[in-house]
Amino acid sequence: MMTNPECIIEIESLYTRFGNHIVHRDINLCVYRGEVLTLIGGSGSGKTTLLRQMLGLEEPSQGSVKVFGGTRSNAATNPRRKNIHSRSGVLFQQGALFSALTVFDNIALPLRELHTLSEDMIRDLVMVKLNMVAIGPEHANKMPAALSGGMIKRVALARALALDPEILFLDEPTAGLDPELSESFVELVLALRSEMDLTIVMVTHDLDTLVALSDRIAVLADQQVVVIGPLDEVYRFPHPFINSYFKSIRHKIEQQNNSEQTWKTVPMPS
Ligand SMILES: Nc1ncnc2c1ncn2[C@@H]1O[C@H](COP(=O)(O)OP(=O)(O)OP(=O)(O)O)[C@@H](O)[C@H]1O
Repeated sequence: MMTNPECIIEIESLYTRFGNHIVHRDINLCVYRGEVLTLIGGSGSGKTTLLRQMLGLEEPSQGSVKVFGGTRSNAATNPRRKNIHSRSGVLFQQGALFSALTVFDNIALPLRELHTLSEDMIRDLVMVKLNMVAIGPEHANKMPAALSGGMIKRVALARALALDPEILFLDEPTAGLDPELSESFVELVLALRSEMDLTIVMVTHDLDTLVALSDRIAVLADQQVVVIGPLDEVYRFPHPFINSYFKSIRHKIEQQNNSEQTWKTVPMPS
């Protein structure tokens, strides 16, 4: 008998207001353990804000965000919050790496913050993570400025995975990468996902990335999640944003199961 999948993140009756501006109105959402859930929506629809709320970096105006069954909202003094923090990794679109630190020190940072590991152990763990993201040890002492865009993303991913998180948050993971680099980054995420049993929550504007990675897609529009489900269901849902978003690739979605089609990124409708 199938058991109900576990909600590793559970959002209930969530409202977000900035002054008179309502961004989210009664959002209810469950992120299942082991899935890749992608948030899409027009500019200003509240994707990043929702991601930051799941990370505990912002509080909703009303409602709750439960991660691993507990709320993040109990301030930095709460050891439970610290525990949640160390069980999540995040790859931010901007400022992926500390520019004044070497590749090695960037990845070592979250490990050193634990204050429980010896430098020998940290060195071994950093090297394992570099290997996981296919960066050779010869790059460990380089500064971020000496790396290509693709390598920066990989090192940032290694840092996000430093503590072996259960949940990985990806904010525009392939933004700024050319299609080839983007594709190899997506392949890397897919490989690591099964290797590490990750649950992934992602925000992306890139259709290639969306199609390649997502198990389910949640569409934010009209301050709500208007639909959530697999691509096949979501792209058919009658909503102006969805019609416009998937318009240029609708025929490709229909061929998807039988082809190795290369997807093209289309501009986001506003
Ligand atoms: N700290 C804040 N103070 C006031 N308004 C904010 C704040 N943070 C976000 N907003 C507003 O909330 C709305 C949602 O912003 P958010 O960045 O979450 O949207 P988004 O869907 O991620 O947009 P984009 O795709 O353009 O990145 C926007 O109108 C934004 O201006």
